[in-house]
Amino acid sequence: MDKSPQEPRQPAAEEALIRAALTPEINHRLRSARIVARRAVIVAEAGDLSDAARVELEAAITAALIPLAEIDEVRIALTGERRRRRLIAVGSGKGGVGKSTLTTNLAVALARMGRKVGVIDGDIYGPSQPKLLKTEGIKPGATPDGSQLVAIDSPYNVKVLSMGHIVAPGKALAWRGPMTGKALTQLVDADWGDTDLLLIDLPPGTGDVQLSMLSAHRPDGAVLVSTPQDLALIDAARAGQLFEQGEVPIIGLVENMAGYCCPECGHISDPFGSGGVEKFAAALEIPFLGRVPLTLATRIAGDQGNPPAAGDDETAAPFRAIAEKLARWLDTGTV
Ligand SMILES: Nc1ncnc2c1ncn2[C@@H]1O[C@H](COP(=O)(O)OP(=O)(O)OP(=O)(O)O)[C@@H](O)[C@H]1O
Repeated sequence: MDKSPQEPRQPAAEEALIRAALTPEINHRLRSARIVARRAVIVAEAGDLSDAARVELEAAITAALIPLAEIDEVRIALTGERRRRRLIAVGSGKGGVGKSTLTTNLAVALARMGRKVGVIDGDIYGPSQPKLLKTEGIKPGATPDGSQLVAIDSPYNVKVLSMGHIVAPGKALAWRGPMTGKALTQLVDADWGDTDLLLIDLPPGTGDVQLSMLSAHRPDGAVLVSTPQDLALIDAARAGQLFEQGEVPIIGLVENMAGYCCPECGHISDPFGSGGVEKFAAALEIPFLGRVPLTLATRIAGDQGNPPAAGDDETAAPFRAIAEKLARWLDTGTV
């Protein structure tokens, strides 16, 4: 290739020359491009990229520009702080109201909408995400320097990490508060790749794990789940207070297990009452995010690690609708 000295170029012409050699994806990131004394000086936006992706981007720019006759050397500055990953907590006061099921299905629905999502199973004592996201028995790897766990890829385009992937079942039961806090930090600070949204499936209640999570990794917002029973609602209100004290905005309240549709006769009954959560949300001035009916299909799908939100039948629809509200909140700050 001829590398003989060239006539001085105008900045616009230099930029055009550089842009012509780069792919559209890289051009999209370019903030400035100059050639100074046969050296290309590139500024590119990389705030959303993982460390590995930043290295790849630099290599791709260099490989594209070095063959140009006008360029002997390439200098690249990548701008943008690594964008902070957004954390959304999914909580309930009472156990067994479907918090884990909701977390899994919101994550799957958001991934299908193009978001890069991960799930942290914060239920250190009773992890359920390995089963729900079909990753049971998989052990997470570690980064080459051994300092971080590497999140596991589930079959649903959602990354996941749970204590259930790390310790033998039942082992964490003997752990005390500080150990659970450390364990959760290990999960949050893992290598999540290009994931930019993490949903944390919190254990029920207002105990150590919730408190340590709020103080160490203040979530950007919280989704509360309740069944329509009064008792569950009272506990949901307590969980809401915990978030408010921790200055975590409550995104809204979801009603789960409302309206059981009998698969035999189609009759709809309301084993836990109906509409209670929506009224309750209105009274507390918390947005109501939607209602997920109690269906046998949802329960069976959960047990088999086939999240309903990965499909397109009527059991997927409520999760998709709630995920759309959550996505709107993430983008605009309002549902
Ligand atoms: N809408 C629903 N329809 C049918 N079954 C459901 C529904 N939501 C949750 N379940 C079932 O109820 C059980 C409890 O759900 P899940 O584990 O999601 O609740 P949780 O609030 O996370 O519980 P825990 O307090 O143990 O963390 C599971 O067997 C799940 O499959």
